[in-house]
Amino acid sequence: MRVELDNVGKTYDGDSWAVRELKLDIPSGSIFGLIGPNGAGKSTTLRMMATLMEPTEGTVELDGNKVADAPLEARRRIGFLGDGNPLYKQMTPAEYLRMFGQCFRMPRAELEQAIDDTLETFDLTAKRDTECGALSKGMRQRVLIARCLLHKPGLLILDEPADGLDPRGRNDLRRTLGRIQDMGVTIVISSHILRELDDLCDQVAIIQRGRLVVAGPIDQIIDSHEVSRFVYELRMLDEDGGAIERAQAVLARKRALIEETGESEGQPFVRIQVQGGEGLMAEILAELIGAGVKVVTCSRQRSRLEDVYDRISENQVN
Ligand SMILES: Nc1ncnc2c1ncn2[C@@H]1O[C@H](COP(=O)(O)OP(=O)(O)OP(=O)(O)O)[C@@H](O)[C@H]1O
Repeated sequence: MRVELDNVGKTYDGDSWAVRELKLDIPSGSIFGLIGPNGAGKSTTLRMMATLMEPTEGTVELDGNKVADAPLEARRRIGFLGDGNPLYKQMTPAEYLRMFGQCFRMPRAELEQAIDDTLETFDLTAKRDTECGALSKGMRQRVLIARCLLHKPGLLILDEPADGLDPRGRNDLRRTLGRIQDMGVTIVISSHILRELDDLCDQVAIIQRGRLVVAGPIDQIIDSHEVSRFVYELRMLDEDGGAIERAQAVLARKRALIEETGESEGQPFVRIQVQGGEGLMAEILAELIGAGVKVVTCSRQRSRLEDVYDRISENQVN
């Protein structure tokens, strides 16, 4: 399901805006991350997307249909998990799913089949009759997500699903989201921690103070903000113990900023920032070799989304 937000805004008090002029185009079948600090407007945006809250201005469209025209119909095609969802500890996963299926008024036979299928999809069949209170955190989260998919929605919205998960729980979540994506469901997730999302999502949007800062595929965002910043890591042989010093002397003459020097797997390395593109890097390499520095590898280091976020935020402040 494709999701489009056109100039969406929300004010709770008629004075300040929680979200303003938000334009998003979320492709069908993608895993889309909404990133921003606390209070940026993520939950407000997700609730409007899920038809749980009406925008003060602008429109939300699902597959080209305005949700405001038929919100209940749209809601049937959406699975939504807000933050801080409780699981009833005494209920088993099967009972919990049955309760939600009944809320969606699924016919009994269809519901029982959906429960079996869903437990199977989420590797919970062996735990179907175990009380939720006795499940691991990762499993409990799988039950919560599973109940959002019982009625086979085309869009799954998860508010801060990685919050509080340990690395194992995060791996679990990544696998779960991958399976849901394979089912053709579009997934929108939020987080205030960038690192939580950059390896889970195909595309992201960063919002601050209710406004969009940047959106798109992660690689494109990184590329578009990395035009004049090239970071390289040089590894070298160090037969006489003076390789780093010789390299530093050359780099000082060139426009190269040393970010870090050190040793990795028994070889010295230096990480440098070059303000001049690949031509300058080629010149530096030639000089290093001319000065007797035995460079064995020279690799370009791509920025992470986190670096871009830091840069964008600084620019905004400046
Ligand atoms: N029900 C509400 N009534 C009044 N103001 C609200 C309400 N919900 C959110 N806000 C305000 O709207 C702004 C955006 O809040 P929102 O919860 O959407 O942000 P968020 O990015 O999800 O933050 P967090 O990560 O802390 O949940 C904040 O200033 C918040 O105080």
